[in-house]
Amino acid sequence: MKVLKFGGSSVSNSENCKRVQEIIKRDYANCKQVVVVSAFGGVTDELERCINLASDRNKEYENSLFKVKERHFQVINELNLPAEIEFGTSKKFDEIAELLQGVYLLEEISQKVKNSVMGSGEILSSLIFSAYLNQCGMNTVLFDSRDFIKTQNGKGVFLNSEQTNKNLEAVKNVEFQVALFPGFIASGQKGEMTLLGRGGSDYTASILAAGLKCSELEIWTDVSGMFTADPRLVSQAQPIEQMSFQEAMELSHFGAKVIYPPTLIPVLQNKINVRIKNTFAPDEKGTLITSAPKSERSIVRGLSSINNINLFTLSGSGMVGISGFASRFFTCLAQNKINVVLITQASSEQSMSVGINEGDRALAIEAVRSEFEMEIRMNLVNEPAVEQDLSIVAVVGEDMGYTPGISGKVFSVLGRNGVNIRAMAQGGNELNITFMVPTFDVKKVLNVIHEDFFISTHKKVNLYIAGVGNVGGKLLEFMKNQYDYLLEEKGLQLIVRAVTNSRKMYFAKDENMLQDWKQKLEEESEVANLQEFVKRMDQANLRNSVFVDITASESVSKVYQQVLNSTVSIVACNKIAASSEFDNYLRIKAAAKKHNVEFMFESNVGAGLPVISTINSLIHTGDKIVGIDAVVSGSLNFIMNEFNNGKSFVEAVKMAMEQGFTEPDPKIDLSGMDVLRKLLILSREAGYKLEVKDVEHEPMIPLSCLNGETAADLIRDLEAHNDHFEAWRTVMAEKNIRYRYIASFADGKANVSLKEVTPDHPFYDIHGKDNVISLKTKWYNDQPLIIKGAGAGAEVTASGIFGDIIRITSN
Ligand SMILES: NC(=O)C1=CN([C@@H]2O[C@H](COP(=O)(O)OP(=O)(O)OC[C@H]3O[C@@H](n4cnc5c(N)ncnc54)[C@H](OP(=O)(O)O)[C@@H]3O)[C@@H](O)[C@H]2O)C=CC1
Ligand SMILES: N[C@@H](CC=O)C(=O)O
Repeated sequence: MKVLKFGGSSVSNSENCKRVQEIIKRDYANCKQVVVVSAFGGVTDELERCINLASDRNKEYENSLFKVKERHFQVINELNLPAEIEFGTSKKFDEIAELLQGVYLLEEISQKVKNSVMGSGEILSSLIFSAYLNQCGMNTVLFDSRDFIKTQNGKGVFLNSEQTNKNLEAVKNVEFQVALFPGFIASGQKGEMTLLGRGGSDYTASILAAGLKCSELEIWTDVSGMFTADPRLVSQAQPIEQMSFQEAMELSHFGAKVIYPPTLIPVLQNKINVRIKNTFAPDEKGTLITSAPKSERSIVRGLSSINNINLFTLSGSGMVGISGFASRFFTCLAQNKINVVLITQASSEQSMSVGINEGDRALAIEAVRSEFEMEIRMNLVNEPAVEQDLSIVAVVGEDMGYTPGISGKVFSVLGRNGVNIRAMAQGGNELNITFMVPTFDVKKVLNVIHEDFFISTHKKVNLYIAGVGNVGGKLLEFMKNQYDYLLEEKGLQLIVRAVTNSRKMYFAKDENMLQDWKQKLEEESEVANLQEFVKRMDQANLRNSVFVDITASESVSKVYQQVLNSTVSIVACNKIAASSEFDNYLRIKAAAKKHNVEFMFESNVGAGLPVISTINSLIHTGDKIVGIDAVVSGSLNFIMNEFNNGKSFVEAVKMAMEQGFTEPDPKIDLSGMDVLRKLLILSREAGYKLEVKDVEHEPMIPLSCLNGETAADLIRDLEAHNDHFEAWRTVMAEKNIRYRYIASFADGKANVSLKEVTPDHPFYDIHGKDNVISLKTKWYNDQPLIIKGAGAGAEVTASGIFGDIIRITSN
């Protein structure tokens, strides 16, 4: 024999009653079933409203009751139930109306009347549903729970389990295939109706399962079991296949509202398995709650959270070493019926903090103030401090016990995502790790822990992109092409949340704009506003967020501090920040470190070549960079190669511009400024403190060519200086040399200038837009370490940026 309990949502209308009947039919021939039903969804609340209206002498209660009655009759009619059920139902509503009229006249509600009215929903639903099952040909007997389930009064209403179990013996003598019991209701010592409280119908089912020694209790609800986290907050949450009673109670206590923990006690004591099933998806496995659940692949069984929590702190130097403070504190809270959901005390004994519900805040302050009035007056104890807008998160799993590293992992992933933990506690049985965080962060917290502990199908990477020109456009194209591969192979889901250029910006509502960013930016955008962009990104507070700077804009580089303060990582190909004043470069790096996020700029030098990462890796492993010689301008190298091949200088410059090798402002390349910035970045990464003024710098072209405003001005001026460049051709031929624009650093001296190289020089043959970076180090002394390859162009640069994004988010 097994017990099936159907909640209000499962029997909220005739359609659902039919579903429930189908579920009962599945095992009808195989085993006897005890079915417990709640009132039709929402009816108990409506009945309670009617009582309150009546006691306020508000005639509206009649209307409300009429609507409840109509709902029941609609179900009776739709199910074509016999006239006697209509009659029984009508009679019950007359009784309720009579009770409510009494309340209306007396303006008073006795507990007895309240119970009788509120328990009527289950009496009605069980009457209707048992008739329906019989009509469907099922041998169904309707029992009145009040005849069996007995309560006794104490401080509240308690189950008299001895008497209840004795009464239930009688059920075994009755011939039935389905026994139907109304949930929630019971009777007291004098036979008066009593109610089993919150989660009452689950409790009825659990009491019956224990008393009738059933093999299993099935709780049918509107979700497919207990989930690894609330699916409304964590889209990747999955039903938990099996869990222990303790885990179920712990998760339910901390907000997973599938069951009400005390209702499990009778089944727990009798080792009866509980299965949570979904009435609306009956073939799904659901969750089995059992004493010895099989281990899941994750050591954590589930996560849950409760909002509207306050952190209430009592502190003061007068508390140290004096016994009795804690006892007075907790007694005072208990006497005022203030539920404490978390307790922490620092070992210095200077403070004690508890988590309480927001609704208890005022009462707690008043009660504790009055309890410690004298100590507060004598400055031994401070005024109670309360912090609002917090939530409690619980990480639950029996297997966490005695497994080192779990809390370390939880807290480090939160640290990486910039979440500040306000208080924490871990039960001695290590069944749960509980902590308080700002409510603003809860969704992020649940998601990052979920991603780290459960076999998540994927990790979401939230991208905010500034700059969608030559390189930015290519990056978005690459990401679109690699979307499926990264999702399937690396479990990374790239989500573009927002995009801006200097004119327009678009913030996705909830969609991923990777596919149609161009159209969105064209058709649905708003006027670009960088501050607003960063503000909205901060407000979205999404985990694994990355701000990608693919502009050449100084104003964008100026928002980095703000971005990092929002615990969002930065990937930049914009070189301005890393080559700005040394102190600013350090400040940005320090902010990233402080907020546990990344600032990555591999594409600043050599585009997609692994230059910065190589320097970092040498330094980390104990090497020292002693000298740098480099051709780090793809465009200048390309221009010189084209020039050597016979093109005029200006033609070569135009080609470099057309092919996207130059900066948005090509003067930055031709002046040597781009190379200077790169040398600063390389030497800084190599551990040297260098400023722009410390670099000897000769522009590649005459200064007079650099005075114009626009690219067209530059072209015009270069044409005017054609003779100057043609003279190079003559010198190169005569001396059998080539000109290369070289950045070098040695003995603390940095230089950027056009140099002559002979055919035996490693920089003589550098093809196309290639870069060569030659690093002389302690370990690479005789033969420098050489990194060589394409150093400009949208593709290689986009691949360098993409690489940084993947490195950050794969951590
Ligand atoms: N090209 C290459 O080979 C390499 C380039 N880089 C770096 O890549 C960056 C981009 O280069 P590239 O794509 O060629 O340049 P583009 O001119 O093609 O694109 C620049 C983008 O930045 C946008 N932008 C400019 N100012 C702002 C602002 N204040 N706020 C928001 N968006 C802004 C532009 O918008 P709008 O269109 O409205 O002006 C445009 O979308 C540069 O920093 C460059 O140094 C690095 C390595 C190699
Ligand atoms: N304009 C730059 C592009 C890469 O930084 C160059 O020419 O190298």
